[in-house]
Amino acid sequence: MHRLRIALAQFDFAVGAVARNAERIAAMIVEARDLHRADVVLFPELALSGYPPEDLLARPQFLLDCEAALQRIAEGVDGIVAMVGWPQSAGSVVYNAVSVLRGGAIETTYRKRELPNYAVFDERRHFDVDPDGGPCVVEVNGVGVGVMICEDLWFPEPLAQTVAAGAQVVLVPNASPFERDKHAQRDALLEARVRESAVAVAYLNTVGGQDGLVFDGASVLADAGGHVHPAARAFESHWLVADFDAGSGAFTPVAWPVEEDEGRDALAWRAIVLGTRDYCRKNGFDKVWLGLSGGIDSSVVLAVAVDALGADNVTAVRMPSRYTADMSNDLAQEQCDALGVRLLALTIEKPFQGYLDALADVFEGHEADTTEENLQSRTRGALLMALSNKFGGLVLTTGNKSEYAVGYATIYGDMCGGYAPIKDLYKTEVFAAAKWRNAIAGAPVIPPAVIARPPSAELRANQLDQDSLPPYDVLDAILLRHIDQDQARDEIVAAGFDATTVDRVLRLVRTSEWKRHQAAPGPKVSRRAFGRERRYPISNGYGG
Ligand SMILES: Nc1ncnc2c1ncn2[C@@H]1O[C@H](COP(=O)(O)OP(=O)(O)OC[C@H]2O[C@@H]([n+]3cccc(C(=O)O)c3)[C@H](O)[C@@H]2O)[C@@H](O)[C@H]1O
Ligand SMILES: Nc1ncnc2c1ncn2[C@@H]1O[C@H](COP(=O)(O)OP(=O)(O)OP(=O)(O)O)[C@@H](O)[C@H]1O
Ligand SMILES: NC(=O)CC[C@H](N)C(=O)O
Repeated sequence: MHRLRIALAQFDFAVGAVARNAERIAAMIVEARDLHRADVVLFPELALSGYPPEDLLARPQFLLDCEAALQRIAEGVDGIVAMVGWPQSAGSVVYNAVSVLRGGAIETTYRKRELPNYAVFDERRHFDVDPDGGPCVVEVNGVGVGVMICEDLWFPEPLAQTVAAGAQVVLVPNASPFERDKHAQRDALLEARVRESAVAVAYLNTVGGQDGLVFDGASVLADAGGHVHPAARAFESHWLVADFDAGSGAFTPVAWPVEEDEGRDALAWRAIVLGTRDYCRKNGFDKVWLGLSGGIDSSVVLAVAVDALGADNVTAVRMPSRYTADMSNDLAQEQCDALGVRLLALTIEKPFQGYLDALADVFEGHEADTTEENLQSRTRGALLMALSNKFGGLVLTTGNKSEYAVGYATIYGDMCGGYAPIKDLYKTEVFAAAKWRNAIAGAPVIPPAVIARPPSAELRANQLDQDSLPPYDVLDAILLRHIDQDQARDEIVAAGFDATTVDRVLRLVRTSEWKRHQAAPGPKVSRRAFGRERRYPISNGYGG
């Protein structure tokens, strides 16, 4: 018999929850065998520990717990072959491993050969490559089944060696975080690898939000002949089942919900929603609070929060000051009515005046400036945190990537909060996201007037963002080149941007590094997100 049924577990395995993950994996192995009639079941990269376990891997007891849990899982495996990812310690080193479990025992263990150590990845900090390690191929139903791990596929040699060792189909567990255009990148990678090696590949990606990362799933099958099947539905947990025919080298999907919307805005929105939902869920919050101003940022964050948690779990707080336009209050009300969200109104006038009174003597003779502006912002932050303290629930903070880039936000003010859903969207992308979200809704979820009005912090009379910053289309274009594409100052100027503006923007980016170090985490959707992917020194003498 040269047919094989493969079950891929596109599920979320929580980081650090070893005992819980082990129980689920053991139950899923039984489910794959009894419900899906699978011959082989594959789990994502490091499913047992969750990905990325980071410095949990430096704790000897954590590694011992993983080993004991894997042993327990193995003992229960019967009538199916299971491939489970876990961190394997061997003396003083740790391997990113997949064990093949069969007949109640660990049959063999594969150790990852290519350890990613760029962008968000730190694998060389935690793992070693086994100098004696090689490919891993086992026989199931007379079919040579190879296994490799994630980054291994991004290089030609591991796959070529696995094929040379007798693999007719190669299973690849992944923990590949979402970023815009990653789907196309993965499809192209699979096409290239299959063209080189003429072997069928089943690519399983984990799914779920983990702090600043969102794993999108979107698992894929590629036939030996080069055909890449449509990706599985992204950002959702599924069993994915397919039959592999060793004669033709082709897969026939049996249960494979297919992704239907590969649009850039659609994927980014869903990444942000899942990131927000999972951050709340994994940290014990079922409710969120946010300050709703009638501006675009908080309006988009409200729509994200409702998509992530449901309207009943979201409370918006309107906190007008003497500078808040009536239109702002009306638009906040209009959006909450449309979404069915509870809206609290807390005026900040009294506490703000209280601060001014308290400082009056000390500030005597000094002109009002950003100090007073920031006090309003901090008053709002204090009120939101008080609501969170008293009633539970997490405060969502509303800053976008343009603001974080240039420090256009008040530390301990509008930056206060536990999670920042739109942190990795430039302001121009926030507008695009709002338009996309409205376009797929029957009625607008973000009032069109919010999208149409010019951005304003409303911290002094007649204030507009554009008084302090270059127009957002110019600012974002410079930031994209500088941050996401690492372009030098002269390159950006040579591309046609005004030199004085470029210098100012780059200086603001440099001098606001400290704010980003204190900022809440938020989901990565771009090629270069702030946080673990861009680790700049705060005290930094490099001007270029
Ligand atoms: N390197 C460094 N390391 C550690 N701390 C540093 C620091 N440099 C300054 N600081 C500290 O930071 C303070 C300045 O930062 P910060 O207090 O944030 O104040 P700052 O950055 O001066 O002002 C906030 C800006 O955000 C704008 N904005 C835009 C949109 C919305 C909102 C809003 O609030 O709703 C605000 C607002 O118009 C203003 O331009 C300094 O007084 C100093 O204490
Ligand atoms: N009147 C207000 N009521 C409640 N929250 C407010 C108010 N004004 C500001 N905030 C909070 O402070 C945040 C920062 O203000 P900011 O002006 O940067 O964002 P925005 O108003 O949502 O969008 P825009 O910048 O386009 O006006 C808001 O997103 C909101 O959470
Ligand atoms: N976990 C990994 O090895 C991930 C690395 C890989 N290049 C990706 O993002 O898909």
